[in-house]
Order: sequence, then C-alpha cells, then structure tokens
Amino acid sequence: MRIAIASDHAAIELKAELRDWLIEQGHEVADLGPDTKESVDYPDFGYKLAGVVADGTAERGIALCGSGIGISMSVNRNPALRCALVSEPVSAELCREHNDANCIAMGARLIGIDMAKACVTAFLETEFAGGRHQRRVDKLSDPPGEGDRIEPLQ
Ligand SMILES: O=C(CO)[C@H](O)[C@H](O)[C@H](O)COP(=O)(O)O
Repeated sequence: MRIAIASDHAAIELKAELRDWLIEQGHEVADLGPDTKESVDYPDFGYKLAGVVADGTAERGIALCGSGIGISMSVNRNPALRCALVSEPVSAELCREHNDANCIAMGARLIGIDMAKACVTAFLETEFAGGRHQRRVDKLSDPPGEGDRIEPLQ
C-alpha cells in the first residue's frame, strides 16, 4: 500500500520506527518529515500529509505528534480526510470499519512502539463495512453550510 507518514519534532523516533517497519513489510512509504528534533509546528506537517492523501499520492496517512491531538486536528481541516486519533487497536479497527478513516493519528509521548504497530496493522488490514455506515460517512463530506439551521435533536 502507498502510505504517507508525517509528524512534528515530538514523534520523529516513532515515525522512523514505523516507517522502517512498514517498508520491511513491503509498503511504499513516503516520509514527509521532519528529519530532526528541531521544534516545528504540527499544522505544517498535518496539512502536507492531508494533501498527499487527498490527491491520491498516498492511499493512507499516519500522523504523529506528542499527543496525536494537534496533528489530527490539522489533518482533519482537509475535507477529504477522515483522521482518527487512536491509542489502541480496537479503535483503529473501528475507524476503518465504521468511518472509512483514511488516516490515523497517534501520540508518541503516550503510546509505545508495540501498541503503535498494533494500531497501524488494524488500520491497514480492516475494510470499510459500508451499508448504514456509508450514509454517515457521506454526511461527513456534506456538512451543513453557513447559515443552515440545525434543528436540535428531540
Ligand atoms: O499537539 C500536540 C498537543 O496537543 C502535540 O503533542 C505537540 O507535539 C506538542 O504540543 C508539542 O509540544 P512541545 O512542547 O513544543 O514539544
């Protein structure tokens, strides 16, 4: 699979380990940086990652920062991206099965390498279930416009 991976300075070691492990498994991996521990801003790398998934250069994205929070927020600013912040493999499986996630985010300061690998495996190997979930995913691509009135749920 063509996979793009990006991080901020807080996650370059986890990024390198996951990148090398994915390449060993035969995946085509684009490492979008950064390459050093010099402090950087996660939105710059989140937007870059989202761009290559949105344009089809990569089929899936892996986004990493200290907590996974900031970079997942950045990735999800791109309307083509459905990025799930995960810390265990059940969520990584569900984000594919129910949400057709095309990106996962993880926090390098919160997750160990074995758990991160288990999350990536679940993310890459689980198919989207479709059916009722397709309707909901379609709604994510068609949010209410400015000025649209949202009726409160009863
Ligand atoms: O976005 C985050 C927190 O929500 C990430 O954990 C960042 O990696 C973190 O904010 C970076 O913090 P630092 O003190 O500049 O290393």
